[in-house]
Amino acid sequence: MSWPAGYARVELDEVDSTMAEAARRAPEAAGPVWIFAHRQTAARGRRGRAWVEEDGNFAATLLLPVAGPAQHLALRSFVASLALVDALVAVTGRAEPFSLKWPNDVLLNGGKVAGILLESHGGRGAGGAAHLAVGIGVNLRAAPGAEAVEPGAMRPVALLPETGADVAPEDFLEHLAEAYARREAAFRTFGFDPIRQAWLAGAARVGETVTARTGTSATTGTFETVDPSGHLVLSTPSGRIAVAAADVFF
Ligand SMILES: O=C(O)CCCC[C@@H]1SC[C@@H]2NC(=O)N[C@@H]21
Repeated sequence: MSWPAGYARVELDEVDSTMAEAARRAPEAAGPVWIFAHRQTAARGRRGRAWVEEDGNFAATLLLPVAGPAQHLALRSFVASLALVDALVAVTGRAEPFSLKWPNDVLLNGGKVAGILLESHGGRGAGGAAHLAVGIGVNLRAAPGAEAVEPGAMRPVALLPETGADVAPEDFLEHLAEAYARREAAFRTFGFDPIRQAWLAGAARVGETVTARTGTSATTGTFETVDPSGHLVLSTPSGRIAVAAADVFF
């Protein structure tokens, strides 16, 4: 494996959360940096949930300086999902057990093996460059128990028991960093559409009935596509609806 040019790397034995570490480092970060930790004591997931990290699992945050329109920030979740699958395919030698769930979960044999959390830091105007923090957790060795997730959420699974692939987190980082750099370069050169097409090609449940839930509402419909803004498009009895942010239930 080779480490991607232009990306720095920080390795920590223990940290509260690599997202918190990214926030602390953002004001000083000049270029992209991977913040990798062997252990997190306060890992967080999407929508204010905790992220349960078993020993031997993977946790890192990529702190990425970003320019360009604010709407492009959220599209990095598709870039990161594709890079994650690339890395998982590289370490297992198998593509068929992996699929993608909007907006940015990676599934293995239909269970959730990895999650991504995006946070942004810094101003976007005259003075300040913005940073995006792309946090990635992968159940490499062990999955948390079903009680760690809310009712109806995907069952957590782990790479080792599901595939037999025994991958050290620091080795996984090398595959992921290389894959991310490649996907990020493609995004910057060719824009979102090829990323969107690749994501849709790997997506689970396209054409099937799904429910998108926010804190206050639930919309059930046929999962048609992801639009050029990265929104989930559902066809419902009252028409086509584009959902910007939600949790999806199958
Ligand atoms: O809820 C999700 O699916 C997203 C989980 C993201 C977990 C990762 S682990 C590395 C980084 N540090 C954190 O505290 N969270 C993210």
